[in-house]
Order: sequence, then structure tokens, then C-alpha cells
Amino acid sequence: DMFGRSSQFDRSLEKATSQLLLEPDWDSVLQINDCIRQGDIQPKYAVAAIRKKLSTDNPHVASFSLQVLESCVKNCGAPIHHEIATKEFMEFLKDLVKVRSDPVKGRILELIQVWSHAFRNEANYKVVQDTYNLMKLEGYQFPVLKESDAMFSAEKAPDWKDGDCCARCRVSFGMVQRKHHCRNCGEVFCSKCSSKNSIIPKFGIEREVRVCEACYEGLNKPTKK
Ligand SMILES: O=P(O)(O)O[C@@H]1[C@H](O)[C@H](OP(=O)(O)O)[C@@H](O)[C@H](O)[C@H]1O
Ligand SMILES: [Zn+2]
Ligand SMILES: [Zn+2]
Repeated sequence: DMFGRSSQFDRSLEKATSQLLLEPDWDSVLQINDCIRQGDIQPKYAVAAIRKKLSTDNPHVASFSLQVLESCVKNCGAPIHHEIATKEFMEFLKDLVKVRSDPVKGRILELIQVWSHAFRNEANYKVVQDTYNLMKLEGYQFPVLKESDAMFSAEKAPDWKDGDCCARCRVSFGMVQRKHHCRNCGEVFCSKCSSKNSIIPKFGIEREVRVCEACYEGLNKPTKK
């Protein structure tokens, strides 16, 4: 039942942020991600619970809580991004930086910087970049952005849609006319309308994958002069 699975979240969060841990309990962290992705738990509740853990004075618990937060932002997509990319949450993190010492302080600065980079094209999450820029102006020392961190992309590839005919030319699918999916828009196409490949950096797809005609144009049109 709903309650049972959400208490699963609570149990995993307790385990993942226990002060007795000597290293991250990744199983529990991934369990937390699954709970959120499966909708067992409301993102708002999840972020509030993690935030409470973050507010502890115990540096171990705070560090493990930051790892849970980082993992949720990386792996649970827009519902979590929507909860952390708010003025209120960014102010909370900024206030935490003022009262924490390293390694917790440095870790929070790192996260604000990585998220600012990851959300650089996301108008809805502009408050993250604004917070980062403001803190730089106020003299906070941010660590060098690691290339690997920069690979974290804010957007997730869309789920594949189904259909009994091609989304572009409307030909019906059958034994001969097979279905194919465009990795950029997730729509279903015949082979002729999805015969091209492209990388899709915004989804972190760095190898050539099948895309439809329209998405191929959109992804490869010459940059506006
Ligand atoms: O090979 P089939 O039996 O037609 O199965 C299709 C292929 O696996 C397609 O892969 P592709 O998009 O990489 O072509 C996939 O997009 C479709 O959903 C499947 O129905
Ligand atoms: Zn077609
Ligand atoms: Zn497409």
C-alpha cells in the first residue's frame, strides 16, 4: 500500500544517512531514487525529509544527506528539480553554507555550481544560476567544476510512445512495416521516417542513436549565425 512503500522511503533514508556509516550505503540511496521515480513518495515530501537530515549538526549525517540529495537530483529528473530549483530551497542551502565548515560546506558549494551548470539552459530553474552567480559576487570560493560533474544533464530522454501508425507519414504498422522509436521525441515511426542517427547531448546521449526526420533537422540545423 501507499503508506507501506513510503515508509520504505523513510527506512532507506534513515539507513542512507546513519551516523554509524563509514561509507555511503548506495543500495539505500538507489532504493530512495526508485521510491521517488515509482511515485511511492511525493517529491515534495522526499525533499523535505532530506532537507531535515541536512539540517543536522552531525557532519557525517550531513555529508551522507548531501549524497542522497545529489543522487535524487541526478536520477529522479524534473519532479525533484522542480523542488530544489526554488528561491526558498536555494536560500536554505546558502544559509547552510554560512554555518557549516568543510567538507560539508565545500560539498554544498560544489552542488550549487554543478546544478547551475546542468540547468544553464533551463529557464524554469534560473534561480539556481542566479544563486550561484550571486554567491560568487559575494566572494564564496567555488571548487573547479569537474568535467565528469558537468556531464550531468538536467533533461531526461522522453518515454517512448506507442501507436499503430507512423507519427510522420501515417503508414500502418504490421508484420512487414515495423515500428521504430525516435530517441529525441519518443514518437513511433516507420523505417523511412526514422532512418537517420544523431547524438543528443542534452540527454547525455553521446553516441549516434535513431531519430526521426524532424528531430534530425532540429538537432543538426546549422547554429543561428
Ligand atoms: O524489431 P521489432 O520487432 O520491430 O521491434 C521494434 C524495434 O525494437 C525498435 O527498435 P529501433 O527503434 O531501435 O528500431 C523499437 O523502437 C520498437 O518499439 C520495436 O517494436
Ligand atoms: Zn513514416
Ligand atoms: Zn523525433
